[in-house]
Amino acid sequence: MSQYPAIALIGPGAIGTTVAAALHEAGRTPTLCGRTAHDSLLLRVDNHRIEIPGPILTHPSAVKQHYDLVFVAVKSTQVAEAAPWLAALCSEKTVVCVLQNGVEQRSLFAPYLSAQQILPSVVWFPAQRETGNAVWLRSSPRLTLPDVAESHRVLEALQGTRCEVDVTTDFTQVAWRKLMQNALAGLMVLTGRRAGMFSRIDITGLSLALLQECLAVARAEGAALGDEVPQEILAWFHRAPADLSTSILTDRQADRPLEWDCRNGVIQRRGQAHGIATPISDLIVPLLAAASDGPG
Ligand SMILES: NC(=O)C1=CN([C@@H]2O[C@H](COP(=O)(O)OP(=O)(O)OC[C@H]3O[C@@H](n4cnc5c(N)ncnc54)[C@H](OP(=O)(O)O)[C@@H]3O)[C@@H](O)[C@H]2O)C=CC1
Ligand SMILES: CC(C)(CO)C(=O)C(=O)O
Repeated sequence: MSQYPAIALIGPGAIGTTVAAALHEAGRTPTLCGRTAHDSLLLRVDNHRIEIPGPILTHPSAVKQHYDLVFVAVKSTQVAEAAPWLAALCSEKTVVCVLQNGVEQRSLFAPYLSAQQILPSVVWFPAQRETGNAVWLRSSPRLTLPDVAESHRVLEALQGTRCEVDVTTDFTQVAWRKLMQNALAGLMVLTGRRAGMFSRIDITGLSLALLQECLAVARAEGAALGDEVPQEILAWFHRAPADLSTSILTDRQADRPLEWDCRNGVIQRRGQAHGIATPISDLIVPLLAAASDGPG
């Protein structure tokens, strides 16, 4: 391996463009694999733009080598369609860092990769797609990885870039905390509103009740989260800019399939498995599923 790993990225959308820009600024431009052809990608950050040169490969037959590290930033609903990229880009030694929300990244990728190849992550930063190839990065990029040997390849790749990476010995706890944030953001799909909606007293009450049921499920799944976590997550939404969106609302507004199952369905499914009542998820999960998948 040369000084830095050879890197490819599948899914150059909001999160993929951000990570690609961080790598490009450091002279480590990844090979870009996407669905839609663009000449370049653009990241808007603060008052400037970072342009990441293409080409965006749009068919796995264009891949000519195996890579040390592959970032995957397609939606969880797009994994099966994107799987041929994995076959083209990966040897058995490739580390595949999954840049997705949810706590089920290992099982989602298990049909396509060995357990040693799959590296889950927690993606903390909001980024929004604008028109065409442009993305607006709305806070400093940060990832959390589990404390395993494979994480060193990501640390090495992103070292000294604008994308901060930390590792944790308690990944379950961190991943469930982020999942609770995402589960709450599901309410934004049902109202069609951005983060400002959480300033309402009635939405604050509903949010705390939803977060309490998420907390019970998270704890049953082994996440050591304290009683203060629901308030902390709600406080994050209260502090957020009123116009902050969430990726699942962006998909709803574009009438694309939603990540309802990995962000909200999982609370209901894992709750049922543990015998924990999840009345709010029982109401909102079918609504999110129907908004995503129809019919009608
Ligand atoms: N956006 C955010 O703020 C955050 C998102 N996340 C999570 O990160 C993950 C990615 O989300 P996000 O970046 O918002 O999603 P986007 O929809 O912005 O990006 C997905 C990208 O994958 C591309 N794609 C779709 N299918 C394929 C395929 N078969 N082969 C190659 N590329 C494909 C899409 O192409 P096309 O342009 O054609 O649609 C798009 O460029 C999700 O799990 C999300 O929940 C986590 C934290 C924050
Ligand atoms: C905005 C944020 C960080 C929290 O919901 C997110 O994860 C998303 O948009 O998917």
